[in-house]
Amino acid sequence: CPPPPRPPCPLDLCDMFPCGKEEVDQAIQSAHTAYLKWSKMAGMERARVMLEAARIIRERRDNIAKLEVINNGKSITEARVDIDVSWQTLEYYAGIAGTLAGEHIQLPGGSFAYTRREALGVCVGIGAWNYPFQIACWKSAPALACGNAMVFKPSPFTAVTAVILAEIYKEAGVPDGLFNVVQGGAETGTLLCNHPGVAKVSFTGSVPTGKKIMEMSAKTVKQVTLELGGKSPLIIFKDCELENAVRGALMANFLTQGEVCCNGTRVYVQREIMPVFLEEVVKRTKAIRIGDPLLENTRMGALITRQHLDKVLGFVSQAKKEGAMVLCGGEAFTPIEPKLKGGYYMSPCVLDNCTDDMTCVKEEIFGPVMSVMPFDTEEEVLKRANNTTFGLASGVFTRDISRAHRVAENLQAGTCFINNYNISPVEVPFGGYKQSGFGRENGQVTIEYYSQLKTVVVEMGDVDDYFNC
Ligand SMILES: NC(=O)c1ccc[n+]([C@@H]2O[C@H](COP(=O)([O-])OP(=O)(O)OC[C@H]3O[C@@H](n4cnc5c(N)ncnc54)[C@H](O)[C@@H]3O)[C@@H](O)[C@H]2O)c1
Ligand SMILES: C[N+](C)(C)CCCC=O
Repeated sequence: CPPPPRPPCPLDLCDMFPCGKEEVDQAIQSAHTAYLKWSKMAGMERARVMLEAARIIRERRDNIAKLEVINNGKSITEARVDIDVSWQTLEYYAGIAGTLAGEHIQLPGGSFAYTRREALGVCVGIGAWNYPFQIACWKSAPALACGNAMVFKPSPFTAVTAVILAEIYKEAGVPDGLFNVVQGGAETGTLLCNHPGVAKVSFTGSVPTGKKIMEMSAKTVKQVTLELGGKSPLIIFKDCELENAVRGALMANFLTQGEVCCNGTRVYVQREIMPVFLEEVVKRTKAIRIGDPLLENTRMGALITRQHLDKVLGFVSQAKKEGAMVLCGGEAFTPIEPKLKGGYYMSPCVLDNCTDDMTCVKEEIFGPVMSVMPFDTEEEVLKRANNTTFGLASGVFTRDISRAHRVAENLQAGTCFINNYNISPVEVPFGGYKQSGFGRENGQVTIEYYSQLKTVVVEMGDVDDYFNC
């Protein structure tokens, strides 16, 4: 039922109504019909359609990026990167679609077996609000390449751009219903995860919701991919190239207003370089241009909601109470432009004097707050870095090549960045260890998470007369 009418708000993009059982059933039914057709097409035929969708996204890049800014609040320069990554994802998996193949296994007497890589059926994608269009592409591109259909539910905070993607897929020639978008929050998500017609759920979001998704999916043994939260360590050794380490620390903390799952928010700096590191990092953080995210020179836009802004500011207050020192930022920010008043802006924050037991060091803040801590030895910092239930990403800055690879090997995380941070091209698998989830997105390996292997055994001789000897 549509909610009762309310006065229009100038900031609203549109009204979306949550889908109930009837709409969810329809979406899954029509996706199933489309899947029956799509999965029988040759990989090369699917690739052609996906390449056309990639072409359309590329052509409309600036418009989609602008919509994503209004959708999410991130800066236009970042949104353009997200859209570029999105069409690249479609191109990459289109390339793989035509190469999907099984194995031939020779058996005695001329018999043989072969394997077929087959689609799963209707897959559900459930997205978070920080990378709305990109998440929809990271999930749908490998799903469609393998011959599946997808019903995608974006976060209700960023409902718009997944619909644009659905329109583009349709325009590119996918069968009707192959990529359906359903709107809504937890209730709609629950209907999707409990639905017996769904073969797989790929989820991006918080750890608590991920656990619920897994529980619901268990009832009908659906396959699950979980891309969850993090509290990743970034380790900066005294032999690093300092300029790069400082830039890396900013990349690790302040993209998309700090609302990034893999952010390296626990910054461990070797004691000898702490003063010079802090001086540089604070200087650069203070210089970040906050404001209208549609302007070319803005580097930090608005957080997702008032409630989330208050939560992030609450983490800063708590950090101060627990003994951390605010070196810069951590306050609500009001841009000068009158039209931006009431926006959910805050100044990016660097916290010093942090210890491993503080709330700001243990919990995912999902905002522009960097916690900095000193360390002395490699052994010590590895132990501290791994002392978390999360395991999404990690980073190390050093000029010592042996140390870099040794640290990468010993960090318990799905990704380790050496001498950079938050670089994730589509060719490279992305996903978590520990409670940051399982399964992977991007890279060739993701094909395994959107397909199943059938073995066909072929007898070329006679069947043994085993029971009549
Ligand atoms: N690992 C990754 O790739 C990745 C990427 C982006 C965000 N994240 C994580 O996402 C979190 C922030 O996103 P969020 O606030 O949207 O997360 P969230 O868990 O609140 O919501 C994520 C999605 O799940 C839906 N949902 C909520 N309850 C549900 C339920 N009971 N059943 C089914 N669906 C339900 C929401 O409507 C939304 O679409 C952070 O923890 C962040 O680290 C992870
Ligand atoms: C593209 N990044 C920056 C690696 C973010 C991936 C998605 C996590 O929130």
